Amino acid sequence: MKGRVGTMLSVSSFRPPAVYPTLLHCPRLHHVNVSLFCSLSNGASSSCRSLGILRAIDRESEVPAQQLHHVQNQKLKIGIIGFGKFGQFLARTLVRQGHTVLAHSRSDYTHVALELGVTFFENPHDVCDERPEVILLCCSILSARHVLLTLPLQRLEPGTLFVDVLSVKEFPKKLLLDVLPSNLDILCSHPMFGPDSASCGWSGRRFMFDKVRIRNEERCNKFLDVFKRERCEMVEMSCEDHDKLSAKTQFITHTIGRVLGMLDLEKTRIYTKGLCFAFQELRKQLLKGVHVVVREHLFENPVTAKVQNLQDTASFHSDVSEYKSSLSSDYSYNNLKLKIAIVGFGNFGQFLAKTIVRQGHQVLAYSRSDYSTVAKELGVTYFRNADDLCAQHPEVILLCTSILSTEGVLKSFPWQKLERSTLFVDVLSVKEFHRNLFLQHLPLDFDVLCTHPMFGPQSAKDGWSGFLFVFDKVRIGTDEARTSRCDLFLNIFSSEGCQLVEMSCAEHDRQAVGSQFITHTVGRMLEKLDFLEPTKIDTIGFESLLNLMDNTVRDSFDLYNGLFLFNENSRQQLEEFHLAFESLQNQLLDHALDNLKQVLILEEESHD
Ligand SMILES: NC(=O)c1ccc[n+]([C@@H]2O[C@H](COP(=O)([O-])OP(=O)(O)OC[C@H]3O[C@@H](n4cnc5c(N)ncnc54)[C@H](O)[C@@H]3O)[C@@H](O)[C@H]2O)c1
Ligand SMILES: O=C(O)C(=O)C[C@]1(C(=O)O)C=C[C@@H](O)C=C1
Repeated sequence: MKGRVGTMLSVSSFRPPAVYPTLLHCPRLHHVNVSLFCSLSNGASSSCRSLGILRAIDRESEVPAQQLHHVQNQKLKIGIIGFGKFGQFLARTLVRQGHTVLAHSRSDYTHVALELGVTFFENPHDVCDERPEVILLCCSILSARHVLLTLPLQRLEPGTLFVDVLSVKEFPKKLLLDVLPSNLDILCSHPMFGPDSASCGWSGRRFMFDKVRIRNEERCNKFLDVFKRERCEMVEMSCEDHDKLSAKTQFITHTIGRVLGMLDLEKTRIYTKGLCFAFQELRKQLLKGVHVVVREHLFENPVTAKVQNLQDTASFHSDVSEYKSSLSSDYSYNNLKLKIAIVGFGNFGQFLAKTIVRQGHQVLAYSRSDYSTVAKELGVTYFRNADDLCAQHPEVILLCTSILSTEGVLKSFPWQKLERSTLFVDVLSVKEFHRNLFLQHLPLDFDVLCTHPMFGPQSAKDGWSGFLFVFDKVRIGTDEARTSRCDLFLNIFSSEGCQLVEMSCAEHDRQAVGSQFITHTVGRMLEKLDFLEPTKIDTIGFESLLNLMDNTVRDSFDLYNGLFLFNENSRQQLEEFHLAFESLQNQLLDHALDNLKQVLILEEESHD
């Protein structure tokens, strides 16, 4: 079957003359039809303008007639070999820029081609017969050798430019040098973007290229202009250097993506020894000694049993719902201010204090270390002694201690010296275990509100708006003074634009393990790969990995350790992550072995 025309029909302003529909529907004339259109669009004749083809050549700009010849000279006839997701993605822009695009692929993409304005050929001989100036190799890495060996290269004009876009570069470079006749030019390239990361345009996206064997500089530059015109950042680099950098960047990014994909994470979404090693190191670190102790504590300590008795006095929320304030309308939040004492004045405590002070609340603080200087700068009254803090009778205690130190603080803090009706709030990143501890250690008259701001100094440095704030009213007295005070506290977050989510502590822990714990694990794992740093050919995916790493490793290791030790779901999640990684390695090895088997069988058969 010869080529099928798609090019002309896709251009909205083009109205073919009466003869065209006949030609289009005449199968035997498909080939003639393609050549006719191609010669028209390449020839830039005045009849071309009268046919409306001018617009087809460059839809974006109205080209004055005298410049037409120049514009036409910028146009190329490009044959795409391998018309899958990426070939189609490139074709869309090539067509928009007015180039003539032909395509061939193993599967039949006639319909997609038609929509894109591309002429599709089922037979590679027909593409080569069209004498394209450029052959753009967009097939898979694994099929590249076979594809090249089956292309009728002798039908191409001498000087045809061969461009590959494979994501690895040394391999196709050697292959192209090996297989192509010496009169064809070779440009190895790697657009560091794709349909997912550059769906809104290629501007600023990196385009790596290596002029491996170029005699016709003008044609090569014309091809590179395709990407320059879209404002890509052009990065000329040897294939060897590309592969060195990309093993650190792209391969790692894809591996992480695939491992996460295998975990079937809701709402989210290489085999190197380095990564594997990093992961094992991390596991060892986490599972070391202390883990056993804490887990014994978690499951054998009678805390859980004691807490059962206290449940009658607590209000439990198993359902997840968006929060609706119950504060009576007589109250005006703006005029009501709270006296809030922050216990644990580290990174996060200070971060919260800034906003709370700005809102006009009175903020006191107490911590193990001396933070009096920073407290002064923030407008916070600092206490080195817990008894002195209690003597100030704060209405709210806001616990911002590290997860690991919380139990010790709970046992040693002079709670009895506070007012009987104090509202106790915590912001720990794990919830259920400590909720039980609070109910065990705090005076029975205290109100207890468990919360988790799902943001911090890095992610919310420009404001809290749009971030989630999870809370569970574990035990809030029913009288209006208490319910209003709790609502007033919650209003600190809603008034900043946070989205308040009411959720039980147990449900929080179930959900957070698949999101926050995995995120921090990946970030910490990447940190172990100490070669990870920005390169000249970073993809968007890799940039987000670097951000992720930066965002997580700035938090204390205690925080990460706490996420693991005090969320009973995290151990299983870590094991699943490990299994997903192993399974991905096996998948790669299985593929390699299958390919090797096929090569051996073919060799065996050729000997027979
Ligand atoms: N950093 C964040 O973005 C963020 C966001 C939401 C919630 N949180 C939670 O806020 C709390 C504080 O987090 P952080 O980022 O400040 O770091 P962190 O978890 O390392 O905690 C540091 C705080 O814990 C105190 N602390 C440490 N060991 C102590 C001990 N033995 N006795 C008494 N106090 C001790 C420090 O003085 C400091 O105030 C944690 O529970 C964390 O889960 C943090
Ligand atoms: O923005 C930051 O500083 C954070 O690290 C916030 C972050 C996170 O994104 O994981 C850290 C710990 C909290 O439990 C919630 C949010």
